[in-house]
Amino acid sequence: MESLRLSIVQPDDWHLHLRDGNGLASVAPHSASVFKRAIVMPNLKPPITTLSQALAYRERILKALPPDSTFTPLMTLYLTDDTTTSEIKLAKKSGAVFAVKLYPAGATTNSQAGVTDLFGKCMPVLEEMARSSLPLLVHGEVVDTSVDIFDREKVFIDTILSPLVTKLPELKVVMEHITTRDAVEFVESVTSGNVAATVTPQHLLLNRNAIFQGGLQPHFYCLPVLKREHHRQALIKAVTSGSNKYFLGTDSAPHEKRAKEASCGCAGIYSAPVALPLYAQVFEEATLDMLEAFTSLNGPNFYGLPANKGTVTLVKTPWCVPTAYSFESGTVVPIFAGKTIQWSVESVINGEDSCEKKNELESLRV
Ligand SMILES: NC(=O)N[C@@H](CC(=O)O)C(=O)O
Ligand SMILES: [Zn+2]
Ligand SMILES: [Zn+2]
Repeated sequence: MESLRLSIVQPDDWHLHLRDGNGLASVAPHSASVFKRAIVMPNLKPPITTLSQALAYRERILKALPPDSTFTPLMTLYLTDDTTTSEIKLAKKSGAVFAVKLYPAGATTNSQAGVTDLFGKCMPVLEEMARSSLPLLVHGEVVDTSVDIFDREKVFIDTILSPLVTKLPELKVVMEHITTRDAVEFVESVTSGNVAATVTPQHLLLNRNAIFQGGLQPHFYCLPVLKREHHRQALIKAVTSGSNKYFLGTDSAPHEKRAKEASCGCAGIYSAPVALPLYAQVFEEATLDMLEAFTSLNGPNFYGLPANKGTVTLVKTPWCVPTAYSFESGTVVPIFAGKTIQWSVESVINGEDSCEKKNELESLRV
């Protein structure tokens, strides 16, 4: 019998951690072999808080790619209490920075330098972002340790996000890696079209039982932490509904194996090499017809960018996920390591030749 095949416009990853140094060189090719563009997260040590840091990081990413790659990193700035409106203006003018990321201080990996008081410290910057149409990307969890970890997204919506959208409705906001029905309801409730959300493969495929199934599973630990089954069902319904407010953001977040399998393990799931097949699996159970809008059309539409010209073909052919990939001075374990998954990427046809890409880069340098 012929395998089930599906060709879609080449996708982008609207939430990706590429890290830096030799870690960058090992993970970047995994994303670049499937995705055309990615919104690159700025939570390095030290964080990417200025345009000049973002441009230097962009150069390091381009150097880490295979020579024939046409992958385009879309850079972001890390918002702090001290970010200035002039930095925002410069970033927008550069054409290389596509968003600004809000990490509430202490919420997740490398967020120590994040924002301590959004309304008290950041309003002029947020107003400038609204004026220059630069989206705010949010890690939507409160950091108050007295709030139950499973409620931190909902409390963030109630105390920060909802008031922010009321104060500044013109600001474009992406709620990153949403995990709850509450987040879906919030995104649906905003009618301006200025609020959207990314959804990861793990939050669509797993509920919180996965973290404890047969023993503690560090490779299923990320932030926001996996939630109850009814929240997962709400996410599936949202992404397969045909709404243009949801798009692909893997949150692929590599940490060395020994940093995950430790007495105090890091948060973050590495999914870049398997993400697209995993999304196909989720959509197949509902409707594959809605996959392309989620993976390839809604994101560019929200960011005001053209859809890609290339095509990716997925095929329903099972393959076994490698147990590890080399990373930094050790290895990184991907989600579903050693397990067989049902879909694979058969081919990628790039819609652009490398000459076109070269010109684009040269024009960005001047
Ligand atoms: N998602 C995670 O659990 N970790 C991310 C940070 C983030 O996206 O919150 C990381 O950088 O490791
Ligand atoms: Zn996050
Ligand atoms: Zn992330």
